[in-house]
Amino acid sequence: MKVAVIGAAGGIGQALGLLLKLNLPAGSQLSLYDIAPVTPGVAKDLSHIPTDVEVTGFAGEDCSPALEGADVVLISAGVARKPGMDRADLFNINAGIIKTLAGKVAEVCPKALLGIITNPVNTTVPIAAEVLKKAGVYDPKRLFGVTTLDVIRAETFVAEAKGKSTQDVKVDVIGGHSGVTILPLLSQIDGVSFSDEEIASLTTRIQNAGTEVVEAKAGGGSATLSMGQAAARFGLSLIKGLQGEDVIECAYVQGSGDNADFFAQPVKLGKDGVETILDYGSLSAFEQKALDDMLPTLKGDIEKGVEFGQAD
Ligand SMILES: NC(=O)C1=CN([C@@H]2O[C@H](COP(=O)(O)OP(=O)(O)OC[C@H]3O[C@@H](n4cnc5c(N)ncnc54)[C@H](O)[C@@H]3O)[C@@H](O)[C@H]2O)C=CC1
Ligand SMILES: O=C([O-])CC(=O)C(=O)O
Repeated sequence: MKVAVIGAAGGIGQALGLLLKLNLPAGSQLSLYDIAPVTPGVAKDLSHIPTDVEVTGFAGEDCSPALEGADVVLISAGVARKPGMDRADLFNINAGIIKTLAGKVAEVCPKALLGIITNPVNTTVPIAAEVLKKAGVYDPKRLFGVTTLDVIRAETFVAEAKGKSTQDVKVDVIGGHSGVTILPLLSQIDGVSFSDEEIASLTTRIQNAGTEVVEAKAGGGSATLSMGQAAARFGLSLIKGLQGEDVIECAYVQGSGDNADFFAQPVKLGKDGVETILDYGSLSAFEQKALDDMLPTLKGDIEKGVEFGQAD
């Protein structure tokens, strides 16, 4: 299996590269690309860790050599938030970066599973879809917005609040990846109950957890280490699916369109990427209202991406 990380010299990219070097199956190849000239050095550094994963690094204007033969491509290239910004403020720079990189994926490794980390995810994923469509290679089963960080945060915060081991708490998070579009399904967690106040405050904390990190880093960026872990978990799940294992993750995918054209929910992964988009079960009245309320925002984010992706 070959995994390409694009944006590999950044905060997320370096953490993700390390975790993949440590955890990819023996015999895998890890290919790192970033415009930053340090990237071959990041690869060299990782290559001294004794695991059976071969690491190569590429810098410069063209990511093609890094993408050749890739089974999975994870993109975290772009700019991150500073205090006072929301994710939509990243659109002006990141939309163009994703458009270019998705074009390269379409050209060099059109069959790869493509996971997009770069914000605003609600919008960058539809941009990539339009670029892949224009190139005639779009397969909705192979394109993912990575929302795993919302899941691991929800699991961590619920475990803390309820005095449980994080290993015993599983939470699905649906919708999108910004503010009110992040909807953790707390009503469905086995073996825990919450007061209405707890539901409201935990939901708000999970929705604002990215901002919590941005503010604590005080201008030094956004979540990188937790996101590195989240992206590694998701990337390794994609690989397990490709290898024929049954694995379920929440991800932002194009599905039935019942809620919105792109929507995060649990998906079963397999040899072709998404095997089945799973039903997210019944919602509490609180969750149903939150879902109804978020949809105009989510649909607006998607529309912006479709328009940008379609424009010449
Ligand atoms: N999906 C999610 O849950 C999360 C998404 N993010 C997003 O991930 C992105 C990256 O965040 P960080 O790694 O913290 O930022 P960073 O600034 O540390 O790293 C970004 C890297 O992208 C590189 N880059 C910029 N343009 C490029 C291009 N055209 N081709 C290749 N590489 C390019 C830069 O050289 C830099 O090394 C941001 O957009 C951030 O908002 C961050 C946290 C969570
Ligand atoms: O908040 C940000 O800008 C980065 C991000 O997406 C997150 O941490 O969830």
